[in-house]
Amino acid sequence: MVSAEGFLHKYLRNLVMNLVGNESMKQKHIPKVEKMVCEHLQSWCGQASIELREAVAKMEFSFGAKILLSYSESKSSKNLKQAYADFQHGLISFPLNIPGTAFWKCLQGRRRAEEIIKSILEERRAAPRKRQEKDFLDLVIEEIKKNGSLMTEAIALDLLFILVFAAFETTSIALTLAVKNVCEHPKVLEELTKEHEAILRNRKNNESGITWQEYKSMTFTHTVIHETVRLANIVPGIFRKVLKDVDIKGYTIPAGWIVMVCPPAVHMNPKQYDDPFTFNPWRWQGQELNAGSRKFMGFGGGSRLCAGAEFSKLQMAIFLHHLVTKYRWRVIKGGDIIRIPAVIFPNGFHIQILEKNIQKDATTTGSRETM
Ligand code: HEM
Repeated sequence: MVSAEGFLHKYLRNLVMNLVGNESMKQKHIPKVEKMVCEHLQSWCGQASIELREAVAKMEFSFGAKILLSYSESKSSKNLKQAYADFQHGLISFPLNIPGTAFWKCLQGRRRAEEIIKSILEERRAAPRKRQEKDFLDLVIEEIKKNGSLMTEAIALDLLFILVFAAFETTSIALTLAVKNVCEHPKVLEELTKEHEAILRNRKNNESGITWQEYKSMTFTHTVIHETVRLANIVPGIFRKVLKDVDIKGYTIPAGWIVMVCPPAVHMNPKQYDDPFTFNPWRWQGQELNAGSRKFMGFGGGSRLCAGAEFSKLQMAIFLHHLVTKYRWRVIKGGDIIRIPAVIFPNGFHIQILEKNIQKDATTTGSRETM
């Protein structure tokens, strides 16, 4: 999809928007995301330490792989997540394809992931499901069967491969960084908690889950997410093909060239942002938070703007809602990030999560605590 052009790109984008567009989020995803978040937070709560980056990646992966392929790691003998981990590790690396290099591992990971997805696709085509709710794979197979459809098995595999990756990797980095930022800025936590407790107070039925209106009303949360994505620069380069010669300040960029746009150059520019290295969600207050603009490119921009931007924000907002209303947490260790240039946490980000009403553990003195 990333390299598709023209009509094919529009067609694939529409398919993806059916899965993660506003209507699907309103109708289908909110309760599912909420269930996933509640179950995971509950299972982490009370453990001595949780490595949040990996835990959130596992959560996002199992959720993404489920809505896309109905793939469940516990029920499958094939380790799709590991194949993606190998792919991700060498994604931006020196292209030296010999055994042992990061690039070689990346290609091997991609090949293994594609083989697993291909076998799932073939199994499903041979034995279509009848009773279960349709997943994205069912829709893709219906498209392949249609007369004159643009969808082929090769395009389907490519699309499914990239979507599984997009669905878990970026959001899990952003979510981990959001929690880290909130940890390090007590005033942000205070404001966030106020916003989410007010949502609970104003709810008519205490048993009901988050509604679309409530999600839309989380204005401060949206600024926290936006500011996290600005500073995170998760995708350090966005590529565009030059379609015709472009003259800029006396230089010509010839048609056919590939240009790399570098979002961090904008996001960290003091001419664009006051004190650009500081995490300050209030800088966005009162502004329309467009997913893509000349000033903000965390989700890219234009006709190729990230198709999952809203979906990923929804997941982060729901996670933060439950985290700040039900739990308190403290940092055990880690949290440093390095860029290779992908964002990684070399020592993880280890935290302990406890229910809010449980007495503070006496051993917490001196640690960074949120409550
Ligand atoms: C914090 C989370 C995310 C970040 C920072 C992010 C970032 C990006 C960026 C920078 C691009 C390139 C845009 C461009 O070329 O202008 C992109 C494209 C894309 N993303 Fe995301 N993404 C995130 C989450 C997701 C999720 C959850 C999904 C899917 C469920 C997704 C699906 C896609 C797709 C399909 C494209 C290709 C769009 C196209 O070519 O039309 N992304 N994303």
